[in-house]
Amino acid sequence: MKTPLSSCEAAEIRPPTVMVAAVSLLNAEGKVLLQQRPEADAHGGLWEFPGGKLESGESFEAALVREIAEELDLIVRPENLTPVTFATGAAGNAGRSITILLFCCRIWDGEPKPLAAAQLAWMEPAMIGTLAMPPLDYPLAERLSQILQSGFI
Ligand SMILES: Nc1nc2c([nH]c(=O)n2[C@@H]2O[C@H](COP(=O)(O)OP(=O)(O)OP(=O)(O)O)[C@@H](O)[C@H]2O)c(=O)[nH]1
Repeated sequence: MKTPLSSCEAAEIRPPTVMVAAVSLLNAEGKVLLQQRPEADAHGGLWEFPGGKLESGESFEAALVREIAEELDLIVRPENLTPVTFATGAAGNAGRSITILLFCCRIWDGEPKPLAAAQLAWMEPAMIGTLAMPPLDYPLAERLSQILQSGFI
């Protein structure tokens, strides 16, 4: 009879997936806010959708509300977050995978400030893919642009 794996052994065989919530903040001109990661960080100098990793037990929406306050000094509400798409891939070289869920948000309180970023930029959706970005942000940006063009969200 097989001995059941302890949670520790199972974790060694299958490393946890990094779960990330990201948002495309859309302004009245239809432009999307991107932020550039500081040079010293992982993926330094690359542009990304604002957001970050989920903390233990946190929902994607709760993580975004927290991350957007921390990174941009903006208040977003969960009811104003619309799911758009997701992307999955490898995270770093530790054998972990990463899943990023992208939401869209048109309503928030405050003016965005680059509290955690080197700089911020409002971009036409179709131009986001011309920026230097981490790998998963490219499919997110492409799908976002398609969905916005379709008028579906
Ligand atoms: N946006 C994005 N992030 C990625 C990709 N691949 C990948 O490993 N990541 C990693 O996913 C994490 C995103 O969460 P985050 O922005 O909160 O990470 P962080 O290191 O700034 O926050 P932390 O200080 O809380 O660790 C980063 O460590 C980033 O390097 C990708 O393709 N796109």
